[in-house]
Amino acid sequence: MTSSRAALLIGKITHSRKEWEALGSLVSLKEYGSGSRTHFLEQCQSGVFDDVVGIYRSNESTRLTGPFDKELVQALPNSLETIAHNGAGYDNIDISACTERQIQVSSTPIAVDDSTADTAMFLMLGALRRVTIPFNAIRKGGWRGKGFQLGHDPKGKTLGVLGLGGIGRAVAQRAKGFGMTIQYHNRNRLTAELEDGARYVSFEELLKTSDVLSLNLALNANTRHIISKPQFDLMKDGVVIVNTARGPIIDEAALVDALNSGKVFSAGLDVFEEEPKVHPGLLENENVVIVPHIGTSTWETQKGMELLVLDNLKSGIQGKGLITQVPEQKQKR
Ligand SMILES: NC(=O)c1ccc[n+]([C@@H]2O[C@H](COP(=O)([O-])OP(=O)(O)OC[C@H]3O[C@@H](n4cnc5c(N)ncnc54)[C@H](O)[C@@H]3O)[C@@H](O)[C@H]2O)c1
Repeated sequence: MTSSRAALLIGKITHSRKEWEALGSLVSLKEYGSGSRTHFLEQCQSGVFDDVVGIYRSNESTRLTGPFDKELVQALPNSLETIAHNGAGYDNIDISACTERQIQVSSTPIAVDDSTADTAMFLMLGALRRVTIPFNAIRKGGWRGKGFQLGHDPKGKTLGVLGLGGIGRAVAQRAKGFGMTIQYHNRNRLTAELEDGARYVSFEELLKTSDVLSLNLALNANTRHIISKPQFDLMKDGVVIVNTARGPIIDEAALVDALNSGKVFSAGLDVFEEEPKVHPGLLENENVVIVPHIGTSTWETQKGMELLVLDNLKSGIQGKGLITQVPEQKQKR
């Protein structure tokens, strides 16, 4: 069936092609599977997307078109009403520019909570055990390795969560199972139900009193380098840092210094300031446990994210609003 309204997929859908094709009963389907930013902007100008009311912005999109910054958002067709983005973080989309143009944007929170929290626990346990030396040594025939040391138990330690949102709460829930006490800081205190026993403390107290600090807040202009030298200086000696949020939340150079000085016992990192580049000071330091941004890399979670994007897109196309619209736009309502 053809329609004068269309949905545009930028990049790929891997696990939910059938569900994408089913959208064809509502609108015609277009795909932008390869190209470049310049080519995409030319396509926008040429008018081939002039019937597009909804965009499915896949994980691949940034590689193809670059960020959805002001320039790109302004070039999008006038018909566009909805951008359904596949990812919990949406720092690669200029939300204000979208709001100005009355384009509603959704992301994929909730669907990512479990697998990202599992990754945080994996990194936290690995960092507490300083697992990198024995992990690398056994494969090289070196058994536990030169420099192997005892680690620490999570039990009895205080976990500080900066940003007790969906993922932060899933980390807290898991950490309680390991015998940790939970405290957190958000801009505003949560309800008792959402706190679920976690203690609300100021940012400064969180830094001063946590044994392990888990970063679980979104990246924006206010949170870039929210953890830098002055914040490391306030922390307990021997603190463990876990970052599964976004690399630029930590000033990486300051983290390298804090690791080298022994202020930080170890760090577990899934995200980096300039991915896919990793600061050499982190690569060289065996007290760092690193994985290459694999927080949501499971079959179950990838499928769940794709389905949530499609549900948002469908709901937007049908004029029913978005299921998981980004909070900045909800507050404007
Ligand atoms: N490693 C990965 O693969 C991966 C996967 C999913 C999400 N993420 C990242 O994790 C982040 C958190 O995801 P989420 O779904 O839990 O988001 P969320 O919106 O549910 O939670 C973020 C929390 O941070 C709090 N917050 C924001 N600014 C703050 C500040 N300045 N100080 C203190 N608290 C602040 C918010 O109030 C909120 O409670 C995402 O923005 C994304 O960048 C990474």
